[in-house]
Amino acid sequence: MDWAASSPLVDEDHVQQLKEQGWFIIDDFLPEELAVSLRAEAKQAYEDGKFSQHRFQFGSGTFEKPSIFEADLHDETLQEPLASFAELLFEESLGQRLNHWWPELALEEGFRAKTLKVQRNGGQGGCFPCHYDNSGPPSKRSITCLVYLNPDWTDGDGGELVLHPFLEPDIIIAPLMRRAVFFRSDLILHSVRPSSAERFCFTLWLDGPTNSREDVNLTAKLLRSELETVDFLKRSPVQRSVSRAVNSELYEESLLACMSGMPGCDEMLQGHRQHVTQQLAHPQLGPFVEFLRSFTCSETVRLCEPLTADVFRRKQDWARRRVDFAWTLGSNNNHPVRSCRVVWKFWIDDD
Ligand SMILES: O=C(O)CCC(=O)C(=O)O
Ligand SMILES: [Fe+2]
Repeated sequence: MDWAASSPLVDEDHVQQLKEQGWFIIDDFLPEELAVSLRAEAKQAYEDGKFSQHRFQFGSGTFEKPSIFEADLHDETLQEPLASFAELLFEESLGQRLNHWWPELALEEGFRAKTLKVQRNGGQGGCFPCHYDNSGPPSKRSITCLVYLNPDWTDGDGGELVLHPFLEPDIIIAPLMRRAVFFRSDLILHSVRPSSAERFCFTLWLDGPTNSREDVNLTAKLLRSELETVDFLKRSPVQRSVSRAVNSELYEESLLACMSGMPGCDEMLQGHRQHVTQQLAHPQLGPFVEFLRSFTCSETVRLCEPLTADVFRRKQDWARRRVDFAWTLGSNNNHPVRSCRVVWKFWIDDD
């Protein structure tokens, strides 16, 4: 297995993107042959009953996510049927490479500092609602690396990963064969659209020092310096404390798409709404959240074909220019101009 050969693909430019925007994509991350054999191995293991229904925690309850099945490679009984994936769990080159270009990441070594899950989406609308992979302590997840294994994906199959960088345009990413998406686990809110086709991927999470006090606590001082704080929150995991209230419609829509009619859905919706109502009613936090909401923009960048570096950069520049424009409108005289709330809806499929 030549996974190590993939790691050098992570270069200085990618890490620069990780620093500036919290995510990057590499389209030819795995050699073709390796991707084909990983997919076959995952499919076989699923057919042999090695995957379990995805479960997750909300409040004090545990719930099942419809159509999502996964295999966690920390389970030793899975390391033989999913041997090629197990190798990836014990491989250090990727974390070392990221550390090389960004030493402050200080990703930990050893298999205990990693999690690798293989995922099968059964294609009956399976999806993920908005979430951070690291939603706060005690999680130590620092970097998420998702790799997609779907040679036949076509537009209309759904199952796109959607990144929701804080107060910036959504990035819609097709789950294409050999495509790797890297992002900061504690910084990038994301969701997965309902898939109507069977879909395979695996995720590697790399642990590091996260959730320092500054990453977790929204202080009164931050609330006072409104405009600088908007800029700060885009780059800081402390955004998580207001993410639900700022993006409340997005959370609701994605929760309903994923869980409608399932056990736990009503409780989750209720829990979400209660949290948002409480924040909005808070004397300092409420107005600040409203202020942040005046910056949200609902345009999107769609990455559905394999990207050449050139096209990718143009799309990014485009998105950034739009956001700058929204900024000028939204922050006139240091006061949010609510009537100018910038809400564009259009797609840039074709260049
Ligand atoms: O299936 C995907 O594309 C992403 C899954 C995900 O977000 C997760 O497992 O945390
Ligand atoms: Fe996730």
